[in-house]
Amino acid sequence: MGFKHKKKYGQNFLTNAGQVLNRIIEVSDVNAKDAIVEIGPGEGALTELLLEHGKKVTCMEIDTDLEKILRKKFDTNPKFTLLMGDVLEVDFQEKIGEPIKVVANIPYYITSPIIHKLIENRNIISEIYIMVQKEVAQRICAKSGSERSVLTLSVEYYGDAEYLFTIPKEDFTPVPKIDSAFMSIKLRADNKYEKLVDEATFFKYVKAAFATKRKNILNNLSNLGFSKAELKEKLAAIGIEGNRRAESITIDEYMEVIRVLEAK
Ligand SMILES: C[S@@+](CC[C@H](N)C(=O)[O-])C[C@H]1O[C@@H](n2cnc3c(N)ncnc32)[C@H](O)[C@@H]1O
Repeated sequence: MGFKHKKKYGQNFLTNAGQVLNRIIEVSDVNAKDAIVEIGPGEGALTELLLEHGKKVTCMEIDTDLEKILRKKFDTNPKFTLLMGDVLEVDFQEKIGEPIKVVANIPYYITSPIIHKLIENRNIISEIYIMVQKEVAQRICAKSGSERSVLTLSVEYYGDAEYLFTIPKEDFTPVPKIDSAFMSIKLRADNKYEKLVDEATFFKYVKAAFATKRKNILNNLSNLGFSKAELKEKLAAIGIEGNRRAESITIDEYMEVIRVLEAK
């Protein structure tokens, strides 16, 4: 009997229709120098290619029913390590502890927690290549327009996100309701935004700016305790109209907004 897919673990496995697995290897530039982490190997369709092209592959899988299948396929390969358990509970520093690239078709029900966990471990992760829901990839990678959100900026603060390609839902088994996309996040080696504004201050302003979608930046930022007159004057000084919406403001402009508003 074949494997019974579990909805609760977001199990939609790639069938490699349209050669999607080869495209993943190609765009992620998986090569003999790469130590790779794969979150959610499933039955190992992508794992097989990662092992072929990479230096070593550490897989993290929660479903104990998949352990036997994965071990049977790959345990004799010295490049392969399997960590059974919840990826969100894994201590990357202790279990991995060396520079890695993440390449994975992740479980979508925990997309944001996974991205945040990977960003938290940016001292050992330089590049993240993941498959996510198409709409989520569009939001994270949006350079302008109404798709931009707190999520977009919370990734942009740490790295450059890029939408790589779309994968139709028919390329999975079972076939899900939505299409997917493969995207990358290249984490900033220079920490340029972290050096300008610390994390807590950045998120305080960005969350305030997006607090009420239909309100403009002047009204939203006034919730931080600034008078509208003061805001208008300080925003004008850096060439930002108070009637702009949060999603139209670039991260570099946020840096400027925060600089003038934090100045004593
Ligand atoms: C979308 S499937 C991808 C499977 C495989 N990589 C493929 O592309 O065919 C997601 C995988 O993540 C696993 N998974 C779900 N929740 C997890 C968690 N919290 N920690 C680790 N793995 C998890 C699922 O069991 C499943 O194998």
